[in-house]
Amino acid sequence: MANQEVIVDFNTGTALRYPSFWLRDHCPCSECQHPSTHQRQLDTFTIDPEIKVSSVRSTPSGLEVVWPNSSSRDSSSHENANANANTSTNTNKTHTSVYPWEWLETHPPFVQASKKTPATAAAVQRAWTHVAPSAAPTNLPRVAYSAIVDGPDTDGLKRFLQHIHTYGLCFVPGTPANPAATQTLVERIAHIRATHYGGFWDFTSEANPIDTAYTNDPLPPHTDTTYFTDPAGLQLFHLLSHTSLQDPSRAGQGGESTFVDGFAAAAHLYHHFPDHYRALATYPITSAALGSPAGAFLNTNAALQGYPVLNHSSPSASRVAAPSPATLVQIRWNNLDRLAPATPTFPNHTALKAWYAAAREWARILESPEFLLTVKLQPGEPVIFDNWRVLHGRLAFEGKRRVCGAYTAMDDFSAKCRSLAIEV
Ligand SMILES: C[N+](C)(C)CCCC[C@H](N)C(=O)O
Ligand SMILES: O=C(O)CCC(=O)C(=O)O
Repeated sequence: MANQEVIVDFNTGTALRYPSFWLRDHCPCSECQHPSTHQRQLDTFTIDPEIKVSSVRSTPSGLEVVWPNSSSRDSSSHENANANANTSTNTNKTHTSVYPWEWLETHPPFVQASKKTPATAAAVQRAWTHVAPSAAPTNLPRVAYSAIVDGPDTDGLKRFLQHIHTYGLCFVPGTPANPAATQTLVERIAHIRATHYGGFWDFTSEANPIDTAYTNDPLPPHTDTTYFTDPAGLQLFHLLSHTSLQDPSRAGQGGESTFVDGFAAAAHLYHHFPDHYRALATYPITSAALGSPAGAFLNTNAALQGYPVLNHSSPSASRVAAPSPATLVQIRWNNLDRLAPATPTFPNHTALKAWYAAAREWARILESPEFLLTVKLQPGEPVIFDNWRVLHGRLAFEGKRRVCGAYTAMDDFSAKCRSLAIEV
């Protein structure tokens, strides 16, 4: 013990430091932590800020710490504090905490990572780049509708979710080519995320569109809802029909879908143009649903300045490590929806020029044959993809083209994965 810290040597070459106050605040006993909800019952702010351990002992199950008496109160007694000012639990008895060794070693409070701290990068995700157009989507991940929806067990659903997490997209052959079956498929994962576009959508090109998606124009690779604090997590498209206007018995022309693994494209940018990667990871941009029915310029970003194109998880190590593909968790890119920000975002002309140079290279990479996957969707084979990772777009088309689909929230997808023991 040294200056209010407990130092534990794990005989692995690692000695980790635990401030006494931090240890007391994380006591796992059933008095300090609710036995079934595991929520903190201990009122952190009744712990003596200068608390010191009375004694520590190494035991087979973990580090045992004895605390001095009156070292804390539980939140319930804290709430009654006014009622009986002098009454509080633990006043006259010491408190003992036992911290399991595994927990201690995997929860270091300070940045020096213990050898057992889980990798900061998201679970391994396999990046895909160019796929021979002739082969797509046969060699892209697919799980049959019946295995997902009708399966007697969850094996098909688990494969479906695992593919979405690992590859960022999955095709679903054998889906009845109708909105109801498509909605059932989405709801096997999570409830549909409603937006200003509605809940489950079924759309074609139309006059007075509120978004270029409702035209027959080409759309460059982009992610959706970049103007939300929490962009849509998954997006599903099911092309129900595409016929010629002149002769409905003939197929319509064009309208191929495009997809890019944004994580693979970002890794390419990082390795070949590190300055561009840093610019897209640093400067926030703002965007809006410019024609939304909810009132033009719909932007609900919590951050006034918006968010960078490349967004990273912020493990404690990130204070020392620059953003890199290892901690990239979300891509926000829709150059059609980008706005001149109401709140200045660039410190100077140099930074603004650097951002545009980076965006130019990023847009070039996304459209390059190495990264752009072009697939003509078919009725009966919808595709679902991770809208935080996979960019999507569309080639121009002629004729009447009907697509249905929906969004889900990313947290709902992740929660479903975890409920099925899929590591995300
Ligand atoms: C709803 N549906 C997918 C058909 C159209 C959505 C348009 C999304 C628009 N590009 C944006 O990022 O807001
Ligand atoms: O029509 C399509 O295939 C894609 C439309 C699109 O990109 C979108 O809705 O964001």
